[in-house]
Amino acid sequence: MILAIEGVDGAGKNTLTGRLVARLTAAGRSVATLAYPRYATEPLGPAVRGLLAGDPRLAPLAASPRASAMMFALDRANSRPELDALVRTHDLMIIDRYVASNAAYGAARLPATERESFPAWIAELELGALALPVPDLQVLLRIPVGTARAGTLARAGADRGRALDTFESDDGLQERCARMYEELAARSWVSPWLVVDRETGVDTICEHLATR
Ligand SMILES: Cc1cn([C@H]2C[C@H](O)[C@@H](COP(=O)(O)O)O2)c(=O)[nH]c1=O
Repeated sequence: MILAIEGVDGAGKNTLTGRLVARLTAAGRSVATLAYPRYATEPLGPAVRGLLAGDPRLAPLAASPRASAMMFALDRANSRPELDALVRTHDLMIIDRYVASNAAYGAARLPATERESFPAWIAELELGALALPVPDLQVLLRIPVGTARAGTLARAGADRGRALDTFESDDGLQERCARMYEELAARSWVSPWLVVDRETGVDTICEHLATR
């Protein structure tokens, strides 16, 4: 089973994933994790990092929401052998950001007229043409954008003063992205969604998994 954790930058997806893994492992389930983008994996990880960091050589790519989304999608497509093997050998595969990140952020970067049709384009590209597996459950970690912003700043500070990337530093993008996530969850985009908060997220997810 594939469970994808989604949310705006600084929402706390990494912390939620860690707690979830600890709880489920203690309950005897075999759990694997992956996180996208895979910054450390050639050939696309470093390019995605450069794109987000504002590398001038990648500016024409970064300026296009569709070209940027294609980079994230190809990074995932390249991970297929690893992803498939982990899914095959574990009860549960938890993925920190998956295809819905591309749908939400890409749509949030586009003019309003192109926003509505963008998630369908991502689904066709990633789940259709690139044949990535459909997640069984998508979890939206909902948090006020202001609180998420504090999380992003704290994380950047802890990482020896790393500058915020171009997506993290764009408050308008984060607001639009939060709205896109709400829409995707409300219409069960590509599979069922569960909306959780930081405090009760682990309990809510475990209760949900127990009913499946
Ligand atoms: C995985 C992924 C991330 N993103 C964005 C969300 C984040 O702002 C940024 C980096 O993700 P991260 O902060 O989780 O490392 O990339 C996409 O736009 N599409 C994707 O498919």
